[in-house]
Parts: sequence; structure tokens; C-alpha cells
Amino acid sequence: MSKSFEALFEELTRKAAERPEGSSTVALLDGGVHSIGKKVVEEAAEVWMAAEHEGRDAAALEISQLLYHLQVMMVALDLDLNDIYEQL
Ligand SMILES: N=c1c2ncn([C@@H]3O[C@H](COP(=O)(O)OP(=O)(O)OP(=O)(O)O)[C@@H](O)[C@H]3O)c2ncn1[C@@H]1O[C@H](COP(=O)(O)O)[C@@H](O)[C@H]1O
Repeated sequence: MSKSFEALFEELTRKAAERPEGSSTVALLDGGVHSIGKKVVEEAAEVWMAAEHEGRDAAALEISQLLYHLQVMMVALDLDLNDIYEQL
């Protein structure tokens, strides 16, 4: 399903607060910053490989997964979108 960066962040923030059963976000958050960080690095490497070898569609998919994991890291650190935007 298509959604904006802002809408995804709002959804992840809500999941972290409400902790619904079966949420991959809740499971990731429970793993802590160390394991979220490993996923960020893994997804970044997959972006690089897809961009170099697998074409636009695969790169877009991997970039979406990297953005998702970066947002989970933001939630884990209690950073909101404005904390990031003011650094851009
Ligand atoms: N956008 C995402 C999203 N992108 C990536 N991922 C997770 O990241 C994983 C991808 O990681 P991997 O590359 O390791 O792929 P994998 O399938 O796990 O394993 P491999 O294929 O790499 O072996 C997916 O399986 C998801 O668990 C996501 N999980 C959730 N979302 C969205 O986040 C929202 C909340 O999701 P829940 O917390 O699960 O309710 C929903 O809108 C979801 O669509």
C-alpha cells in the first residue's frame, strides 16, 4: 500500500504506543537500538547492491525498507520528524 514518509512515521509512533499483536515494528523496538542498528546497516547495503546490480524497481524496494528501519530507529530514540528536518 502506498503511503507518505510522514504517514508511515505517524503509524509507527502509534504502533509503539499501542503495541498491537503481530507488529513487526513492536518486535524490532523490543530488540533495542543495537539490533535496529544492524538492520539499518543491512538495508543500506541492500540499497547499494540493488542500485548497482538490480535496477530501479529493486532499488526502490530496498530504499523503502531502509527508510522504514530509519524511522524505527527514530522512534526508538524518541526523535520526531522535526528533529530530523531541522538538520537538513
Ligand atoms: N514499511 C514497512 C516495512 N519495510 C520493511 N519492513 C520489515 O523489514 C523486513 C525486510 O527486511 P529484510 O530485508 O530482512 O527482508 P526479510 O523478508 O525479512 O528477509 P530477507 O528476504 O532479507 O531474507 C520485512 O520483512 C518487514 O518485517 C517493514 N515492516 C513494516 N512496514 C510498514 O510499517 C507499518 C507497521 O507495520 P507493523 O509494525 O508490522 O504493523 C505498516 O504500514 C507496514 O507496511
